[in-house]
Amino acid sequence: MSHHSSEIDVVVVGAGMAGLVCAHRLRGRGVRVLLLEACPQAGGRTVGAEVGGEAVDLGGQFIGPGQDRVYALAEELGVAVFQTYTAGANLLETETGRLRGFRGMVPKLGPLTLLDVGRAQSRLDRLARSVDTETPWRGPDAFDGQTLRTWIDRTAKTRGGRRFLTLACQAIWACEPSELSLLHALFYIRAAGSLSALTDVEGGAQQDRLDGGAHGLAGKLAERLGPVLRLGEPVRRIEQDDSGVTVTAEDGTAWRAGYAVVAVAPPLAARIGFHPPLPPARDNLVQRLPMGSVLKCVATYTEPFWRQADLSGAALSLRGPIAMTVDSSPRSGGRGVLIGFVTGAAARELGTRSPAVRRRILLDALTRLFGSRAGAPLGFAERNWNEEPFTRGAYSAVFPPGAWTGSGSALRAPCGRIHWAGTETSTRWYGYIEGAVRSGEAAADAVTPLLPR
Ligand SMILES: Cc1cc2nc3c(=O)[nH]c(=O)nc-3n(C[C@H](O)[C@H](O)[C@H](O)COP(=O)(O)OP(=O)(O)OC[C@H]3O[C@@H](n4cnc5c(N)ncnc54)[C@H](O)[C@@H]3O)c2cc1C
Repeated sequence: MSHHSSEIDVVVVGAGMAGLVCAHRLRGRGVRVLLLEACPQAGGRTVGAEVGGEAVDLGGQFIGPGQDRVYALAEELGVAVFQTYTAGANLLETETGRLRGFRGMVPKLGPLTLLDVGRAQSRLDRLARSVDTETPWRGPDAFDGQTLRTWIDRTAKTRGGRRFLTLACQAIWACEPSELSLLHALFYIRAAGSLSALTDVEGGAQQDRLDGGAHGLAGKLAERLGPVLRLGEPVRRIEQDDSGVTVTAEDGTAWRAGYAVVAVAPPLAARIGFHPPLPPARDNLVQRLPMGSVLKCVATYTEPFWRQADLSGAALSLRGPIAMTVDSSPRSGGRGVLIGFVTGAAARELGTRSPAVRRRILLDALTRLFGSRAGAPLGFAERNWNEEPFTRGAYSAVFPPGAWTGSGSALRAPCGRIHWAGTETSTRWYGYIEGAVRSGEAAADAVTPLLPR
C-alpha cells in the first residue's frame, strides 16, 4: 500500500518526548505535520503501566531544578509537580551484604574513602567546566582518549573510593566506567550543570515527580495531536531529493513532505535506510554509539511500610544486582511503591534469565534492603529496556573514547532535508526528559523558517 501526500510540511519520526514536543510546536505554528511512531503507544523512554492498581513509570520519571522546559510543559499540560519522598535514612548495602544507614547524599564510607570520593567529585566538576556543550568534540583529545575507568583508577587512591565511583557511574550512565569516554562523562556533567545536579534528590535531577507519572506528559501531548500522530508505523526508509523527502514505513506506506525530523536515539536512527546515504561522518558516528543498559523494576505494596522504620526507601547497593532504589509512592499517599534499577553489565546478565527467575532475584534484592514485606508485593513489573525493539537500551546513547572528537560534530548537523532531535542531540540535560523536550523545540525552531510561507 502506498499513500503519497503533498499536504505535509514536516514528517517527524519517533513519538518520544522529543518528537511529541517537536510536532506539538510545529502544529501550534500552523505547520502541517505528521508524527510516525513505531510502537503502539507514544512516550518512548517514558512509558507507564498499572502495577497493583497504581499508575507507575517504567521509564523516565524524575525532574529537577534547571530543567525549565519540562516544568513549563507540565504547567502547560496541567500536570502537577510534587517532591520526591526523602524523609528518613537512606541505605547502603556493602559488597558483603551489610546495611548502613545514612542521611543526605553521601553514605558512611569511612574517612579516607569519603575524602577520595569528594576529591574525585570536585575534580570531575572542575574538568567538566572546560567542556563546551555546544562543541564537545573540541574538548581536549586527552579526555576522549581514555575511559572513565582509566580516570577513576588513576585518580581514586582507595579501593572503596574506586568501587563507589564505579557504582555512581552505573547509576548515572547505566553503563560500566570502561564503556564511557571521560569526555562524554564531562560533557554530560556540564550539560546538567554539575555532578551533584545529576546525583542529588533535593536540588538535583531527582527532586520532583509528576502527578500520575512522567508518561502522562506524553499521553496528553498525544491526545492533543490527535490524528497527526500515527502509532504502529516503524519508519524503514527516508529518501530525499531537491524538492522534499519520502518517508516509508514498514508496511510500504509512504509520505511525501518538505522535511523530516528524526527524533529517535542515534543507534535506532542507524537502522533506518537513508537514500542517498548519509554523509560518512554521520554514519561513522552512529556506528559507534551503543545505548546504556538498564532494567527498571517496580513493586507496589499496601503502604510504604519502610517509612515506619524511618527509612526513605532510597538505597544504594554495592552487592547488586539492584544498584539503587527510590520511594516512588503516589502523591496521594495510600499505596507504597519502590522502584529499583539494574544497570550496565548486571542488566545485561540479568536479561539472560527468564522473567520468573528475574522476578525472584529482584524481590530477593529488595528483601535484603527492606525486609520480608518487600518480597511480597501487591504488584510487580519490570522493563528490560535492552529488549525493547525501538529503544535497545537506555537511559541514553553512550559515547565511547574517540566518538566525540572523531565524529561528534555530525550528531546534530542536519543532513539536507533531514533534521535530528532526541535527548542525545541536546546541549543541556543530555539523556534526560528535559534534553528531549529542548531538542524537540530546537528542531521545530530550525525547520520552521525553511518552510514556504
Ligand atoms: C529506566 C529509565 C529511567 C529514566 N529515568 C529518567 C529520569 O528519572 N529523569 C529523566 O529526565 N530521564 C530519565 N530517563 C531518560 C529519559 O526517559 C529519556 O532521556 C527521554 O525520554 C528520551 O526521549 P526521546 O524523545 O529523546 O527518545 P525516545 O523516548 O527514545 O523516543 C524515540 C521514539 O522513537 C520511536 N522509534 C524508534 N525507531 C523508530 C522508527 N524507525 N520509526 C518510528 N519510530 C521509531 C521509539 O519507539 C520512541 O517512541 C530514563 C530512561 C529510562 C529508560
